[in-house]
Amino acid sequence: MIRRALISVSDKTGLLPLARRLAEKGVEILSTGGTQRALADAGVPVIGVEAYTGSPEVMDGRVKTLHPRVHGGILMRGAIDDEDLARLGGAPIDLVVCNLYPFEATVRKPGVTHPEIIENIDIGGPSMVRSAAKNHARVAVVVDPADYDAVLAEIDRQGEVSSATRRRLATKAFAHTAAYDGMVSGYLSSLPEDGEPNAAQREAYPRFLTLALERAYPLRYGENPHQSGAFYRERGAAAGSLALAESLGAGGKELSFNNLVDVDAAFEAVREFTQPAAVVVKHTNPCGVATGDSLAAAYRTAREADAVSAFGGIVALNREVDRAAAEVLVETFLECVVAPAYAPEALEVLRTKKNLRLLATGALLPADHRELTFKRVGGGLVVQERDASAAGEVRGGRVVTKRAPTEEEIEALDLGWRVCKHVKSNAIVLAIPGRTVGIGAGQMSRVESVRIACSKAGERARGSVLASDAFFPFPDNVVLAAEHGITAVAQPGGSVKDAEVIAAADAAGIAMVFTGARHFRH
Ligand SMILES: NC(=O)c1ncn([C@@H]2O[C@H](COP(=O)(O)O)[C@@H](O)[C@H]2O)c1NC=O
Repeated sequence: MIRRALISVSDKTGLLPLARRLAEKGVEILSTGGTQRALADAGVPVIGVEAYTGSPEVMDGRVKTLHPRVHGGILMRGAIDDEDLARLGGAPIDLVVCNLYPFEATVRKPGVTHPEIIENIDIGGPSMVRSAAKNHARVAVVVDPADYDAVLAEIDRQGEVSSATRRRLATKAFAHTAAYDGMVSGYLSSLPEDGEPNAAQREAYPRFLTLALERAYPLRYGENPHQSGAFYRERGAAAGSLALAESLGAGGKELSFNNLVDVDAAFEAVREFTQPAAVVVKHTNPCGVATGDSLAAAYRTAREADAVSAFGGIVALNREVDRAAAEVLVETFLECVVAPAYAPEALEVLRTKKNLRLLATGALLPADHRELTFKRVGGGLVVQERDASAAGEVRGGRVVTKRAPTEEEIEALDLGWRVCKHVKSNAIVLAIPGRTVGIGAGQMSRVESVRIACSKAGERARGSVLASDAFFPFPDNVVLAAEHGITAVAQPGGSVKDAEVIAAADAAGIAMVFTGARHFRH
C-alpha cells in the first residue's frame, strides 16, 4: 500500500500526471524546492520536505533531503523499526521518485566551468535512491520517467507496486547511480592532476573509465555455436547507432555474434557515401561496394562485384529501402540487411524470406561521427578515437608521378579509398567509378592482397584503379598492378622505398596519389 511518496526530480518530464494520479489515490506527497513549487503551482497537494524534516534547505540546495527523517522514513523495514522512526519524528515513505542533477549534460555544455560542474554532482538524490533501492522489500524507487506509467498501472490494479517490480526498479536504480558515479569519476580523472582544475583542459582519456552497459538481447550464440553470447547496449548510445536498431524481420530470429559484427562493418562502410550506396560484407570485410542512381542499382552492382562471396552476405544500404531494392535483395540468399528504414511495400517483399533479418537504424549518423572505440585484449581494452576521416583524402592528396590521374580515375580512387578503410589490413581495393571490382583483405603481406584483389577482379582489373590502406614497402606491388592493367593508385606514401615505388609507377604509366593518411583496420 502506497501511503506516502517522496518526489524530487530534476527532469520534470511526466511529473504532473504522475503526482496528480498519486494524489487522487490519497497518497501524501513530500517534495523538494523546485519540484514542490511545480506541483503546488499545478494545484497538486504537496508537503515541502522542509516541513517534514523541520530543517530548512541550506547551502543552495546542497543539503535538503540529507536528513534522518527522510532516510529513516525510506529505510524503515516495518513494525520492527516503528519505534526508532517515531523517535526520529519521521513517517514511512513507500515510494521514492527521483532523478538526478543533469551532470552529464552539464559536462557537455560549451564553456562550462569546473565549479558549475561540481555543483551538478547530485549527493542527496543518489543517497535517497540507494536507500530506497536497498529497502526494495518495502519501497518502490523510480529513477526513469519512462517507468511512471507502469508503476501507476500496478498501483491502479493492486494498490501497490509488486515485489518483482520493486526488485526490477531497485536493480535499475543501482545501475543508474553506478553510471552516474562513473561519469563523475570520469570527469574528475580527466582533469590535469596538478594546478587549478579547469574544465576546458580535459584529457580525452580519463584515468578511470567506467562503461555503463545494459543487456539489450541475448545472441543466438557467440562466434561459434558452442559459445554463448549477449549484446550489451551502451547507455546513451547515439541515435542512428546499430545498438538502437529495430529488428523488423525473420519473425524475431535472434542475431548471432558474427551477424552483429558483420552488420556493424557493413553499416560503417555504407555511411561513407552520400549517393545511394550498397555494401555487401562477408566475415567483416566488404566483398562488393557500389553506388548508383538508385539503391536497387547500387545493390545489384555491389552483389555482382563478387557474386560468389555475396551469397549469404550481410548488406548495408544508406537509404530507405524501396520496393525496387527489396525485389533485388530477395533474389539471392542473404543473412541480414541493415538500412535507415524500409518502405512498407519493401517490407512486404523482404518478409517473404523467412530467415532474413532486417535492421532499421533510423537516420544515418554522419561518416565523420566522433566517438571512442574499444577492443578487448587480455585483461584490458585498447581505446581510440573512431577513424572518422577518408573523405577528401584522395582529392586533397599529392600526385607523385609524372602522370596525374584523370577525373575518372580520381572518382574511382576516391571510392576505393573510402572502402579500403573498412577492409582488414593488408587492404587492397580495385575500383572503377561507382564500384569495386576486386578486394584483397586480411593478408600478412601486401603483395598477396594485391594478388588476391586482381584475381577476384579477373579481366575487370584492366583499366581499374587501386587503393592501398598503407604504403607499399616494395615496388613489387606496383609491378604486379601494372601487369594486371591497373592505371592509377592511391596510397598514403611514407615508405623508405617511396622513390623506387614511384619510379615503378612512372615506368608503367601509372598515376599515383599520396593521401598522407593510413587506414589500417585490425
Ligand atoms: N542536497 C540534497 O539533499 C538533495 N536532495 C535531492 N536532491 C536533488 O534535487 C533535485 C530536485 O531538486 P528540486 O526539487 O529543488 O528541483 C533532484 O535531482 C534530487 O536528486 C538534492 N540535491 C543534491 O544533492
